[in-house]
Order: sequence, then structure tokens, then C-alpha cells
Amino acid sequence: MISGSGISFSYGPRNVLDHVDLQARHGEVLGLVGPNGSGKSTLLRILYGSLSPRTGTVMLDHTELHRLNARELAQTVSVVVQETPGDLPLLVSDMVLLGRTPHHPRLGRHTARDEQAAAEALERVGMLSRADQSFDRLSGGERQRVLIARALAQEATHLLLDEPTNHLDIRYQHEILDLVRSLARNSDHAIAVVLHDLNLAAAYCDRLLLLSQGRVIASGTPPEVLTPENLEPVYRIGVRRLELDDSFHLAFRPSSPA
Ligand SMILES: Nc1ncnc2c1ncn2[C@@H]1O[C@H](COP(=O)(O)OP(=O)(O)OP(=O)(O)O)[C@@H](O)[C@H]1O
Repeated sequence: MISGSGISFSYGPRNVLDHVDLQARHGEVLGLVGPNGSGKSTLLRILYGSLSPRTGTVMLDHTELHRLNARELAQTVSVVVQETPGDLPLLVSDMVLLGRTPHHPRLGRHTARDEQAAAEALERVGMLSRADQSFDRLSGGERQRVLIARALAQEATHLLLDEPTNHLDIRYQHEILDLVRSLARNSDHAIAVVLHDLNLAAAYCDRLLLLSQGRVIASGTPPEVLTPENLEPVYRIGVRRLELDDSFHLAFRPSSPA
């Protein structure tokens, strides 16, 4: 489980997170949603130890995050973030093999097991046929899929993703989120994912945390959180919820100018 309690954070004097509590349990996908600047990425960075909270603690299962060294952390948590590496002269297969680094002794060579894990991960994101291509010649969406493969090859049991569907076409938005959900369901991963698309969040997340200005506005299942009453004041846009047989769809309309 990834859990945060009482997490506050400021960049300089500016408070960006204010006593946030969250839990991403094994077997579940927790979605972090909220408008631009609400603190989602900052929260995610705190959950993988790239930023330290001003107050509060992050636990990975029964261990406080700050007690893990870099290798232990990388064996426990894999991360897919927006900052794609610049023009690295790496093949796609090499990029994915980087995910195996935490499993090696210092300066160890890749083993057959590493190669196999990398190939399996590329297969899962539909990129195995591109293994021998240069990473920096891929499209944004293809790069994203390779970075997800790198996280899969890492074989950590906790997974954090920041807008993983950015750059992806509709088919791969669904395929990647389906894959993320299957990692929770079938491999018992604990997963937290930042998503902007609330309909995708409703379809693929088990629980949601709705943030606004660094505070938790609502948390619970998608039907509990994604109500017009919660969303309209936070996004300042009209929201209609269309109930379908066993799900719902959110439709949005810009508010008329006052
Ligand atoms: N390095 C930084 N230095 C100062 N302020 C920052 C920094 N990074 C983010 N912020 C500010 O912190 C607030 C929260 O940013 P954050 O990126 O966590 O929001 P977000 O919800 O992920 O936004 P978005 O949906 O636009 O990606 C914003 O007001 C942002 O301007």
C-alpha cells in the first residue's frame, strides 16, 4: 500500500498541499484528479520521494519512504512521469533495460532474465517490434509506451504514473489504462495515477482523490467523487452526469460569462 497522511508542501512561501491524506491499496488503482495547478504532480513527486513533504509521512507498505535507500526505493516503486528524457542516443530495448538497474549489483551486466523482462514489457505495450529503433526517433505516444514498458520491466509492486495517457491516441489511452488496471487486479500492484480525463478516471480507477488548491475536496469511488456538486465549483464548468447501464458519462459545458 502507498499511504500518505497529513501531507503538506510549499514551494517557498506558497502552500501547494494542505494536509492531504491518501491510500492506494494493493489490487487497486487510485486516481488523482483536479484542475491545473491543484497539486497532483507535486503530490505524486512526494509519493516517490523526489520531494520531501513539509509535514506528514509517506508509507510504502509498512516502511516509511524516507527510510529506503535509492536502490530499495527503485525496487519498490516504479514511476512514469511526463519529463521524457531528452535526445538520448539509446535504443528502445536499452531504454527498457534501464528499468532493470535496481536488480543488479553495481555495474552488473544484463542477464538473460533482464532481456526477457524487457522483451515481455515491450510486448505488453505493443512496442516489441520497435526494440532495435532509436528511442529519440519515436513519436510522443510511442515514447510514452516505452517509458511504461521500462516501469513494467522494473517489476516493482508499487506504480506511480503522471498523466500516462498524454500523447496517446484513443486506442492506446484505453489499452494503457486497461494494462494499468490489470497490474492492480492480476498482479496486486498498488497504483496511483494522475489523470485529467475524468471519464477515463471513472472507467479505470477504483478510487479517486479530487484535489483543488492543494486540498482534498472529495475521496471515494468514482460515482461518489465525480458528481456535478463536487466538480462544478472545482472546475468552474457545467457538468452533467449521464447515467448508463452500469456506468456513467460526464458531459461538460462552459459556464456562460457573468
Ligand atoms: N518547481 C516549482 N516551483 C514553484 N512552484 C511550483 C513548482 N512546481 C509547481 N509549482 C506550483 O505548484 C502548484 C501545483 O503544481 P502541480 O504541478 O503539482 O499541479 P498539477 O495539479 O499537477 O497541475 P497540472 O494539472 O497543470 O499538471 C502550481 O500552482 C504550480 O505553479
